[in-house]
Amino acid sequence: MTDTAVILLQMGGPDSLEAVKPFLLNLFSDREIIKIGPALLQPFIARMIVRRRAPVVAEKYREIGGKSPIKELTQAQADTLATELGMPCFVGMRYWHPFTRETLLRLRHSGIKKLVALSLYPHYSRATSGSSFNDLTRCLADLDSDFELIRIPHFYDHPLYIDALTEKIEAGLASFPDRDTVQLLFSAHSLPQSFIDEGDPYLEHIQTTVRLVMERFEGVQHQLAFQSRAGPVKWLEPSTDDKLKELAANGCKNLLMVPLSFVSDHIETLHEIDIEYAEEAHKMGISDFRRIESLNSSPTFIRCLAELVRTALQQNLKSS
Ligand SMILES: C=CC1=C(C)c2cc3[nH]c(cc4nc(cc5[nH]c(cc1n2)c(C)c5CCC(=O)O)C(CCC(=O)O)=C4C)c(C)c3C=C
Ligand SMILES: [Fe+2]
Ligand SMILES: [Fe+2]
Repeated sequence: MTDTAVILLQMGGPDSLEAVKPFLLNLFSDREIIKIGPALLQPFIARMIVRRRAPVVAEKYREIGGKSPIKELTQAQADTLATELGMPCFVGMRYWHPFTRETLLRLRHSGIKKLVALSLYPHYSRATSGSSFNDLTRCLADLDSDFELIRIPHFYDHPLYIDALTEKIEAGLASFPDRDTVQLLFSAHSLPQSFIDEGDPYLEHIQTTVRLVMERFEGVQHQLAFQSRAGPVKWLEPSTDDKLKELAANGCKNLLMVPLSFVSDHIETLHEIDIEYAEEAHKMGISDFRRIESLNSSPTFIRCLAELVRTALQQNLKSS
């Protein structure tokens, strides 16, 4: 029995329509992802925001099957990775079950001594990976756990991650009748500009991924834009909405969307891109609008995760 295990950190998503409200409340109560007013007032303001937002968001989850698929897809990634590594792999979510705390409780008397925490956000941000790692550290302290912790905070430039994206883009391009006419639109999750101004590396990580991928697609036209704003501050620009308008105005007919920042399907691929942007794009004259498949349990992507874990463990051995 190995004394080492992996915990995959992810955002989590509602696993039923009833879960939408408490999931959103957990998210809007986290001052690492969003600061609303003074700390003492945040729980009240969060409740007000969620009361308004929940019905709209619940309708979107209803249209994609009544829940987020993120729990099942992340569990499948963990199971496939466990087989690849020959080591137990667990899932720890930030805003919905299985919460990181619940997973750590399960591991308490398991004989596991070393825990590799791998954030499934490829690009580091304080709002996402930062919040997940801080949550993990707090839970370990609360539960008085003494695991040796090894962190893997990002993998935006890992050659196998770039390979995995390249494979999906190749397949996407090959699905068009004439691939030479296709434009790529990389769509990353947006982030308030203030994070970047305060030194968050997220934007630089995203730009590096795009550059490394495009080294494999010389001559293919591409753009980068940012989707899924969630509040009235200044977010990263250009927005995916605006970029679609600009592309349509310039005569683009065939478009392949390449969502970044997520490694599995969830509301922002299945609803925002596949339903909302697809409808807008068609109305604007982009007649062939497609999206690459999400990485989910792509064999190359799982090999990437396995390599990240092996390398982190080797480095840990060397430094101890
Ligand atoms: C409130 C501010 C938000 C910031 C900042 C933010 C950044 C951010 N989020 C992801 C990845 C995901 N976000 C998801 C859902 C989601 N995100 C926010 C808010 C912020 N995200 C909300 C309110 C929601 C819920 C849906 C909605 O109300 O629109 C998810 C999906 C979960 C699921 O359905 O499975 C992911 C994944 C990244 C990568 C990121 C910044 C780098
Ligand atoms: Fe988000
Ligand atoms: Fe979002």
